[in-house]
Amino acid sequence: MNMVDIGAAQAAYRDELVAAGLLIPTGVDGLYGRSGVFEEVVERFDALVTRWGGADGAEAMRFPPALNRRYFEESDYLKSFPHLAGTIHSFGGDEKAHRTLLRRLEEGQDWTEDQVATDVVMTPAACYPVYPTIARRGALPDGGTVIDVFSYCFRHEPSIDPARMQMFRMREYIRIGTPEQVVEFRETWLERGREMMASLEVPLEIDVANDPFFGRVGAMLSSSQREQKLKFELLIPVTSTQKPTACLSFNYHQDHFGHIWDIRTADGGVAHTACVGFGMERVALALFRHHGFDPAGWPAAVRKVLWG
Ligand SMILES: Nc1ncnc2c1ncn2[C@@H]1O[C@H](COP(=O)(O)OP(=O)(O)OP(=O)(O)O)[C@@H](O)[C@H]1O
Ligand SMILES: [Zn+2]
Repeated sequence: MNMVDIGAAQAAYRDELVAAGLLIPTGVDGLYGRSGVFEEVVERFDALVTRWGGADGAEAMRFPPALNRRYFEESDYLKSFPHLAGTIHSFGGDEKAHRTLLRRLEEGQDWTEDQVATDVVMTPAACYPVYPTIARRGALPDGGTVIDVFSYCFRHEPSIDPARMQMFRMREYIRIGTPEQVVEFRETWLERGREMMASLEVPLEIDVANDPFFGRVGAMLSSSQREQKLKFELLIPVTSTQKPTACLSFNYHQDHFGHIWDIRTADGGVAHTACVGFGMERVALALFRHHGFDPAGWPAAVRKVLWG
């Protein structure tokens, strides 16, 4: 399949999902409502992740899908992914500016001139609020820590690919500790992720990957990330077998976040971090793709894994 065919296949599959009622269109590419059936699959998968991750004794934290703008600025996200970021702006003008806004709106012109940045930005990945939070507590305990998060995330990447949304949910486990603790966690999850997804009887492969760093410097960052094998993805065909979709990712940030927020291990070293991320909508879409649109008809073994 060439790129045109891949695009056509994505559009066709999106239409099928909409026709089946699983995705509810909003008129914006990558922004969908979902049906009750879709949500039930997300919930069952979320519970499955908890069963596989539970033994690690992770501390659960739930943040709203927005981030303190200061943390976002400190995180270096704008250096790497300015094209994906979503900032939250609000009207900051006086009454005269308000009249101008209404007139422009009426005339179908750009009305956003007096929108000013607020103190919050959209969360780009569920783990971002965790690092500054952990840093505030002071040095880590001996064994380091494991945190469990679940959040809507925003990325400005409108696409006809139903698996590439602008707002989607990410469950994550985040390991913070010594390099050894963190590397071991990622190894463990690479295996667990494979077994867990195999139990759902979907075809999968795990491969080295890179983040979509921006610009020419970004291209260098991408290849160095691949060379160092800092990111792996678990891929499942959703709209194309040739270009399977990243449904889980396994990221090793080395001391990037530890350094930014001065997170310290018990022995005073700069903490390393890693996270495993589960793309909830992508996993649901993969299950619908391989087992059909009606979960009642899914293979008994898969139903048992999800519904018990
Ligand atoms: N635009 C999106 N729509 C839906 N799910 C997404 C999207 N981007 C990422 N995810 C999910 O969140 C998980 C963690 O995010 P991560 O930044 O690692 O994505 P990614 O692997 O870089 O995705 P991709 O390479 O497809 O852009 C991914 O494994 C994926 O399942
Ligand atoms: Zn993460």
